[in-house]
Amino acid sequence: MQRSCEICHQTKPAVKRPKTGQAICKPCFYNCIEEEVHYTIQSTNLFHRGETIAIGASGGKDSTVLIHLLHLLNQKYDYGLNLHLLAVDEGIKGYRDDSLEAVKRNQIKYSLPLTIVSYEELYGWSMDKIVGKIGLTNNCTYCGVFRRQALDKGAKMIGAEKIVTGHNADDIAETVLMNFLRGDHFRLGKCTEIITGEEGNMPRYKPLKYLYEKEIVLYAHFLKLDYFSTECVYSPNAYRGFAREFLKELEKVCPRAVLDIIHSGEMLDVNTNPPDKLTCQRCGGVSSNKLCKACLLLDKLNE
Ligand SMILES: Nc1ncnc2c1ncn2[C@@H]1O[C@H](COP(=O)(O)OP(=O)(O)OP(=O)(O)O)[C@@H](O)[C@H]1O
Repeated sequence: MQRSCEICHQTKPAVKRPKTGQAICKPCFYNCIEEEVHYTIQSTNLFHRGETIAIGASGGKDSTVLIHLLHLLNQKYDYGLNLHLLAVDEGIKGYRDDSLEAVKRNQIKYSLPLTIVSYEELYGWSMDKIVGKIGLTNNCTYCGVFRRQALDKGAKMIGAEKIVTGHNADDIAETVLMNFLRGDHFRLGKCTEIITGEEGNMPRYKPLKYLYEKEIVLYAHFLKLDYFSTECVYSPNAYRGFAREFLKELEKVCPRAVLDIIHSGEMLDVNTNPPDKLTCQRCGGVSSNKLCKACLLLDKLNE
């Protein structure tokens, strides 16, 4: 490790940045992370003064760092945003109940309003009940589809213009790999965009899309942020797990690999014509068929 921080040349370095390999002190590390996210927000014109932003708050490290950074940058650079925490309670005992406690503590710490919507309330089914009925096959599909719609519904209740999520650079690079391996050209063309879901009525924004997961963990650890770090008790997404392992191996050899994969995805010119957009005849949500995926899955559960 260097004798002095490679940025300020004054204090002893405390960390070797996973993204750049620079040996830097803690204050310079914080500054790099904060300025990088500020740059991403400014250069992509992500927000506008007066907007209400629903922050998808799961209680995990990424969304906790997202809350911390947006709260800090909103004050420091006077973005003029109304920040609102939005948590979805999927109804998973021993997982989401604990992480929601972290969200509630952060609501108090940052003095931000919090809205919690639950699968039980919205659909009459918690994930615990769903797994009780269908077992551990396909349960992640239910959870993903319901969460997407629950976030939309919660954001509408709040009166938010947009939802921001804590997806980081590793998440996006993994998604590029997965879509490529699956030959899913529609998703491949879309998945690196900082704004997705504009074709629906509640777009998703990803201000952390260039932050490395390792740096998010370090930032949260150094600043002693309050988050919950256990994996979901139900089976993880095996396909994503494979892409994740591959990316981690690649990163050991070449730390830039994560960013390089994102940039490759950004440069791809693939057919991204969306399927025709319809309105679900039952719930009014966005759909590419007569009934949206959430309603179809609910029908299966209620059979
Ligand atoms: N139950 C939830 N309630 C609200 N937002 C959620 C929820 N689950 C996920 N999100 C949003 O989607 C993002 C990506 O979720 P994912 O399930 O990939 O978790 P993750 O990468 O472990 O993120 P985190 O560390 O924030 O939990 C989160 O950062 C958060 O913004």
